[in-house]
Amino acid sequence: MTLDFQPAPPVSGTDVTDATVIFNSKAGGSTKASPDLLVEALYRQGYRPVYRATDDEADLQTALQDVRGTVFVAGGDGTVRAAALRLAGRTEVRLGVIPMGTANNIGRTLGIEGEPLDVLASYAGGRALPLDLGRITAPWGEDLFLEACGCGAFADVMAEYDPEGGKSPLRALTALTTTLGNFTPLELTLTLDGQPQPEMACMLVEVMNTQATGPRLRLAPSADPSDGALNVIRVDAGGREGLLAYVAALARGNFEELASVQNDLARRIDIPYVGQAFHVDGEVRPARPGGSGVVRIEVWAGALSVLMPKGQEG
Ligand SMILES: Nc1ncnc2c1ncn2[C@@H]1O[C@H](COP(=O)(O)OP(=O)(O)OP(=O)(O)O)[C@@H](O)[C@H]1O
Repeated sequence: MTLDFQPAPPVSGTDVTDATVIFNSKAGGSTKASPDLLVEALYRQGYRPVYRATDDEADLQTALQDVRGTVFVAGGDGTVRAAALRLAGRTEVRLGVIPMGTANNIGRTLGIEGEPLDVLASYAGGRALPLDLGRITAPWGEDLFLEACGCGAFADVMAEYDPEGGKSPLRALTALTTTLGNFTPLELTLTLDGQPQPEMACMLVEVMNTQATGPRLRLAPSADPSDGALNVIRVDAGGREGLLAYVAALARGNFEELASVQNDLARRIDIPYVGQAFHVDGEVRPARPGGSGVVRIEVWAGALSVLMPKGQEG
């Protein structure tokens, strides 16, 4: 057999040619490729690919149980997250993201963009990088997140916003900015890496691993999901700016630079819990009036190995 490409070198101890393909036919961009096309392209790169069909998220548990080598996940952020959470801590397995969704926050943050077959081709000769996750211990239980977790205006929008009604970034932006205009701030004293911060009336607290979350809301353009830290984005109600300023900054990609926005890097974040709603990636942990306690968020540095396109591993 003639190889068009050399497969990306493996994490030590894995078989370079093992590959598993997960394909979410429900993802927004699923017509751009098919499992057969991806399998064929991987075979031509020298892999021994296996396609594992999944009808929903729950099927991933079995599909990923005994995987080795590289798992190529074709889908939107929900699909990548579902696979990533099941591969957490299994750093001998590489995750190869093939963005095929509407927002593709994870792919965009990693610089993995383009048509599925072009993305696959870009991985030839690429290497794996560590990818962090966020870990939550909260009064509602334990959670992991890949993109972001937070409370305030965006979590409240998520609680109200019906994603199945359409994932239009414009619709989400309108919902968020409208909520920012009317939201009653949360008076919160955060503790970052053990250091209590001055109390702030917060419109929004977002602990970000990726640069964007939800329908492509780029709240932390400087976030690096491989840096072993999380970006804590807070919008101070005291310096609340006009709605247009927030919309323009999100569009321009400089949200962190607004005067009312504070961005801190931390590895452990304690947020007082007063029963407010939180979101964990695209899931909502609804408000529990009367609730109390602390929501602790910690970075799980290098929880995953993610395959990067050649030349982008730095
Ligand atoms: N492996 C899978 N196979 C089938 N369905 C899946 C799989 N993983 C996740 N799903 C479900 O498919 C739905 C849509 O997935 P996803 O969010 O990836 O696509 P999208 O909505 O197009 O993307 P984005 O989140 O980027 O806008 C989600 O409800 C998710 O639970």
